[in-house]
Amino acid sequence: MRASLIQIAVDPDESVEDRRVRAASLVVAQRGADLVVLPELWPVGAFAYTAFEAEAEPLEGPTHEVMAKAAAEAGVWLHGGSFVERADDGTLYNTSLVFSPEGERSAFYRKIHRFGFDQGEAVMMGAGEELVTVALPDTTLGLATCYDLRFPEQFRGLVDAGAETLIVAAGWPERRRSHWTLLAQARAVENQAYVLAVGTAGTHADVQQAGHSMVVDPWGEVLAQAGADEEILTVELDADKVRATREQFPALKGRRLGLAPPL
Ligand SMILES: O=C(O)CCC(=O)C(=O)O
Repeated sequence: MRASLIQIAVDPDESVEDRRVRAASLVVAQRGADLVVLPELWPVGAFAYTAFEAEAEPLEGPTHEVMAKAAAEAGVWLHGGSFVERADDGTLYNTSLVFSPEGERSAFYRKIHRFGFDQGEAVMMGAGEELVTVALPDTTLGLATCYDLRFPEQFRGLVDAGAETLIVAAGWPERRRSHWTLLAQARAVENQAYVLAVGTAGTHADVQQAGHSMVVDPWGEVLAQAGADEEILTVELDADKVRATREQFPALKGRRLGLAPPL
């Protein structure tokens, strides 16, 4: 299974509309891949809080339309990254979209852990409440977005729901790049799953992005890693490797749930 991770640059000198067109053409250029993944909030920028309201779209808005078409034109499974969704009740969400090679939406995922503590996304957006997996012919995807990477229980929940390939769409800042690489590897090792972690490049809202998108295999080996600039990583994944790793080193079966709390 061939996967392409598109580490697109988000820079303020490119309009959201132009970036949508460019992202779609980058997806179409991946024809021949099985799965293509874009990062978090690439239309507007993960830290462009002041633009969230103005750029919010309905679930089936312009980003949905452009990504659906690109998936069909490329004939690939597409994780179209995330965008600012305005739900029917007015709440904003950081929402990811997955499309089939026919351009049908297979799933959407609203980011569960909002970043920013008492500002930004954490106060401007609603929190997703549902774990989301997507069954592909060769593997099952488990979806996560950026800050979610810090919460291992979300990934365990995805694994319990059958996930074998964990997608982390991110807009991770450069200043915490060491956490990004460490946690992406940790999530792969502890869950014995592929991790496809795709971030953005460039600088927006004065926040330099880390880039360094990564593909980590179920043994924790980094199969590919991008640099800081816009780049596309293309990697061959072997879906059987997840099954084989879990069989040969069955640590997931050693979990002890429901332990008594300390007295
Ligand atoms: O957890 C981090 O250090 C970065 C998280 C983040 O930037 C986000 O979720 O948008």
